[in-house]
Amino acid sequence: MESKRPLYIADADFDSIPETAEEGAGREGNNRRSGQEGRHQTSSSPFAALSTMSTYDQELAAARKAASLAARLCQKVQRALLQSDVQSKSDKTPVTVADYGSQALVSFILQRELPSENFSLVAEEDSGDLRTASGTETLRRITEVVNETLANDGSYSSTLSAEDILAAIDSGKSEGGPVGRHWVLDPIDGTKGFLRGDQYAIALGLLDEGKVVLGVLACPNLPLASIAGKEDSNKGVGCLFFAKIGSGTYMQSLDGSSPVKVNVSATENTEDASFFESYEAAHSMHDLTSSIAKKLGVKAPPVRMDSQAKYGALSRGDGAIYMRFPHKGYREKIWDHAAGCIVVTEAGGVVTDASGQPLDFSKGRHLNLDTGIVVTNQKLMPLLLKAVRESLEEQVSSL
Ligand SMILES: Nc1ncnc2c1ncn2[C@@H]1O[C@H](COP(=O)(O)OS(=O)(=O)O)[C@@H](OP(=O)(O)O)[C@H]1O
Ligand SMILES: [Mg+2]
Ligand SMILES: [Mg+2]
Ligand SMILES: [Mg+2]
Repeated sequence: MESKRPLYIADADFDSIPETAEEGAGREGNNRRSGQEGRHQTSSSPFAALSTMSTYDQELAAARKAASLAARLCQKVQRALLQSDVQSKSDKTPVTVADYGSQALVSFILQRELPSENFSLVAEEDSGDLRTASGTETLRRITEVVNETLANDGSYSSTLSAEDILAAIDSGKSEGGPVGRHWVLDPIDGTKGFLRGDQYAIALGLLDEGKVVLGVLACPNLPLASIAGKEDSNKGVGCLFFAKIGSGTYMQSLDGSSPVKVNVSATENTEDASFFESYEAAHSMHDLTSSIAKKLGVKAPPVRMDSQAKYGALSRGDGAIYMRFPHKGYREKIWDHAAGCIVVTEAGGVVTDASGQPLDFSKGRHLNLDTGIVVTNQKLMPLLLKAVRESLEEQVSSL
């Protein structure tokens, strides 16, 4: 039988979250932060209304643990990134030892913490390239860094073999869909940002009957203070956002501070509303978003940031709008939005496609959506959608 110690991150902060996913009952919080900082409210218990374990609490505890440990693995690889750790996939996008290692680790932890005959994981990476002769050294590095991360944490006594790593990665091949529960994982979202030393996220969500019911975003390079520059900027970096349906969104530091409740910006004035978009121009049409922002009277320049760290930053009000308009033919993947979507909606925001429809995560590994994705607060959404419609019409008529 495995020896386990309690979930290591902020496990003392919740009355309703189990110390391990299996143990169930919580314990009295004894490590609470007092006072308020900026617009984030501290909370004695994020889910205080619930005195006993409620739906998805075990899953959320396991997800927080998995994403936090995966973040440690990524930080370790990023500090010592070797050229040989970076490969190119068949679609020419980059993948690193950390993408594979993070996926193996999250898959392993979820299966250990939540034993189930029906484990289903929809995740970005697969082991195809690692099973070829040229993948042998990469697989050795992945196995090494996963085992080092597990050993340093100390929760599990297992050592994983290369075969175990391949199997853990390949358990992410599920097609998802509208029935049952499916974990959705982007082991590193924003791999290009990761390689540049900029923003990236470990993004883990859970679908139940086609709906996102919880999400965790680990953002190792995101400052704890608002990037809008209104707060003390000496708080350090490394944020963990988490949200459970109906329970709000919380943020804590990756090294385990007490969670604070976060909310999206309440601004009703488009002139004050700064907006986020992809760092990579290839991922979103910057000229189109610039035309939309102009119609809205947005004064600030766009904040270009990699990955779902944008959803995290938006959930705590660092900016008010996120726009994403991929170039023609690109199909969005569910792991690029599932966790971010619930983190923003539970913080009071709205996420829709360009025609105002909610995102539908029940259609398999892809999202079938109209043109693009927009995110903002409830007040600004009608104005944003009107500006989007007008700019898209102008784009068509100029062709
Ligand atoms: N052509 C194209 N168009 C739109 N989106 C694409 C495209 N190619 C890739 N991707 C996906 O973008 C994910 C990275 O997120 P962002 O675009 O938000 O950040 S960034 O611009 O890469 O910095 C990135 O996620 P990761 O592969 O996990 O890094 C991709 O899934
Ligand atoms: Mg991604
Ligand atoms: Mg990825
Ligand atoms: Mg990728």
